[in-house]
Amino acid sequence: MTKEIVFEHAKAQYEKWGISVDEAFDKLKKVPISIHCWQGDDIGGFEVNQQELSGGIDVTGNYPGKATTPEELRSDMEKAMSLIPGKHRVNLHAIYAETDGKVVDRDEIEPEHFENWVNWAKEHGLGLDFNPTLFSHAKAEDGLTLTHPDKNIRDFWVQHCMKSRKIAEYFGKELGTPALTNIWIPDGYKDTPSDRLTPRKRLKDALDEIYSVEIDEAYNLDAVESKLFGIGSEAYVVGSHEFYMGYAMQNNKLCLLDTGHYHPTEVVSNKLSSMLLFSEKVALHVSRPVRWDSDHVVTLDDELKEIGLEIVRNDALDRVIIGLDFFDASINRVAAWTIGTRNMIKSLLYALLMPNEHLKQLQDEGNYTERLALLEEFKTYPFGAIWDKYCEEMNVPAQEDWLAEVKQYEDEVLSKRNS
Ligand SMILES: C[C@H](O)[C@H](O)[C@@H](O)C(=O)CO
Ligand SMILES: [Mn+2]
Repeated sequence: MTKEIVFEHAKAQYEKWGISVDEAFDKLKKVPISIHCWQGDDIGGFEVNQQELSGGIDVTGNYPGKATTPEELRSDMEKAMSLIPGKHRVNLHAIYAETDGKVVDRDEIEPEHFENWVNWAKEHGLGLDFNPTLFSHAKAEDGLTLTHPDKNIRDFWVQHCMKSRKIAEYFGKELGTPALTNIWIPDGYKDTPSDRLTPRKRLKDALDEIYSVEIDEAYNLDAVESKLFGIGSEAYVVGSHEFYMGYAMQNNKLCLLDTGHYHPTEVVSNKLSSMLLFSEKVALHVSRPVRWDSDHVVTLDDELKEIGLEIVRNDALDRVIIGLDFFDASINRVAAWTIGTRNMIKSLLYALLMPNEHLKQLQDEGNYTERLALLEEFKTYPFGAIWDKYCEEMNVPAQEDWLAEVKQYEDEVLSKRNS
């Protein structure tokens, strides 16, 4: 059977449920995924005084060929994006500033330090997102930043976040698409705190100060990212889910839900419908926690499918800002991006190809037998043939064909690096 016949046969199976494959493709093409640059260099960044990774996160593995310059990182991302269907965005951290060999501390970063990134984004038709980096720095050594008891340290980080929003505004103005500025801080305590309230009051005050400068939402959107625990903050994290959800609701900010930042049995897919009832937009860091916030490469597991389904069922493809957040240094990093991003897109396509209206109706009718039966049977519908066709239409390799290109890039480029 030719590929075309396989596709037509698959298409007919979805069409018998009134599902239009063409419409699904049209919708999917318009969904940008914010691809995180930090998978490419193990969250190292390009600061002149580079510090060891801190903040209770960790990258394990030493697969050769990691990017050590902005040019290498951009070239690696280009390679990955050539294998991922669709037009997407790139998510930067402040540590990816380019300062021409000059020491520029975090409270001094300016849009000009990201000019190369903006020119590159323009060249490739990409949007950019941004994150202040409140870790891997001498002033974050004890794991406290915006909530530090020392006001000088708090002020330093407030200034860093304010500068970061200005950089994001610059991205938005230059690229014609608002940048998401996401604040995540590692602050917390290893052991049972004697005062949970004061650090949270400090965080609230710091955020109020950071956001006291209005920025047009046409250029910048603000998000806050919570966490349950980190390495060294096992007992208490200041920026918990409840804290940021309250703050975001009261101050018209976006809550960013990282799929690795909750209790191991708690899932983000189950939060989306509630969040979307009360907020216009919600942001995601799609990651894969394995027993903890391990940031494994995203696979097409049940939770990823469920996230895709919730976004589609809630008709929220333009209300959920999808970003990725994983970092695996034990495998080829270009492959890591390719696998994780393709899986995110697959989960959306999978969801777009479900008889969602019919399934909702079955639930309302109390027909749980048929609901379960169909949810299960659709798992073995010929989704692969539709995905392959989507890849073909988007001019990227289908199935595992992309792997040969990654291997070639490894032979010709990555293996020649000293990293
Ligand atoms: C690089 C980090 O993963 C990122 O800034 C943050 O989003 C996080 O998830 C920390 O656990
Ligand atoms: Mn995250």
